[in-house]
Amino acid sequence: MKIAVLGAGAWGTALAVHASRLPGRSVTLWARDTAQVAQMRAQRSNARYLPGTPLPALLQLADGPLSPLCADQDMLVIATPMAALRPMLAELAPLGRPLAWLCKGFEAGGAGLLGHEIHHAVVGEAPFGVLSGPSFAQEVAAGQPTALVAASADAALREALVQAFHGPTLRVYSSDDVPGVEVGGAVKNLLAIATGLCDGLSLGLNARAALVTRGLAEMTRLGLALGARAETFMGLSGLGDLVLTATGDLSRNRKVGLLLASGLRLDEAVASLGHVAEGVYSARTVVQRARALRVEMPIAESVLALLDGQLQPQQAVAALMGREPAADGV
Ligand SMILES: NC(=O)c1ccc[n+]([C@@H]2O[C@H](COP(=O)([O-])OP(=O)(O)OC[C@H]3O[C@@H](n4cnc5c(N)ncnc54)[C@H](O)[C@@H]3O)[C@@H](O)[C@H]2O)c1
Ligand SMILES: O=P(O)(O)OC[C@H](O)CO
Repeated sequence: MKIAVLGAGAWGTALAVHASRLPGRSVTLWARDTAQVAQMRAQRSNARYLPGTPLPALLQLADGPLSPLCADQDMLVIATPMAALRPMLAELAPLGRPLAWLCKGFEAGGAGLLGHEIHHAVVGEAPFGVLSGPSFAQEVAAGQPTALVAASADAALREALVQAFHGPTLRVYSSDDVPGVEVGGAVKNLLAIATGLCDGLSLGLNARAALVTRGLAEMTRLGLALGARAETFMGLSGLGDLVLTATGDLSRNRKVGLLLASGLRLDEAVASLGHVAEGVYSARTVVQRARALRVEMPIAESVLALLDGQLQPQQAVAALMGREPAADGV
């Protein structure tokens, strides 16, 4: 099976490394930055985005135009941040190859679309897949046990995505609830900023558990309004990824919250990461779409006010704790 992973950040590199260790897969990792590919070729490592992981000898590296590389692949995986999904789809869809992406977020600006909505707008009705679930790149690269979800409305695409990446250290489950999988992957990023803030302010484990639980309720409400099924939010791409990202110190989104709590400005926090934290770019969209759908998302509202500088860290917490009692009890 020929697989091209298009984007050589932390996650694209880790998945490509993982797949290239599996029998029967021929894997190419593509980066747009020629200098980065030269460095990876020379040192057989991705020094900028995934230092410390040797690139297996069988993993092929590529840069340059996408069409010649992608025309005969059995699976194309877009591994860029959300911001690049639209142009990547526009370039790749005409090739007619099986296509999936792994970015988690809402598109910043415009209508604030999820990946499947961007695909519908740019490509139309062709099949596509989404890979999501609780997965820190470093752990996958190290061969530590991980479970993902391959989501697609198309059974053949789903199965191809499972076949591409399923192996002894990485289980790939499948789902046909694309909106549910995408909402979970996008909203957990904001919630991880909130729990990072909570932990950075030393508010305690009770407060963090409350944020995770109430956050899951917010995520589910938004998902249902966007056509998802409730049970998806209790699975890997919902609760699973929320627990990982909200509590795991490898999370970049959680780090943003921790850094804001320590007194850094947002631009300083983002600059110090060196990687994308999608929650920063999705927060406004989540809130706007929730308001338009009349979905109550107080944690997301507080995260946005914090990121916008309208609330200081302590005020963001006070805004949440000072709300009226809620009757739903979940
Ligand atoms: N890192 C993880 O553990 C992890 C796990 C699961 C999902 N994700 C998601 O995967 C996506 C990518 O995350 P990452 O960790 O690899 O990010 P990263 O910050 O480590 O790297 C981003 C990469 O995308 C490249 N890029 C940016 N714009 C591009 C464009 N227009 N065309 C081509 N390449 C472009 C950058 O050069 C860089 O190589 C995000 O949406 C993230 O939420 C990350
Ligand atoms: O580091 P984060 O916060 O972008 O999270 C990475 C993955 O999405 C965790 O599943």
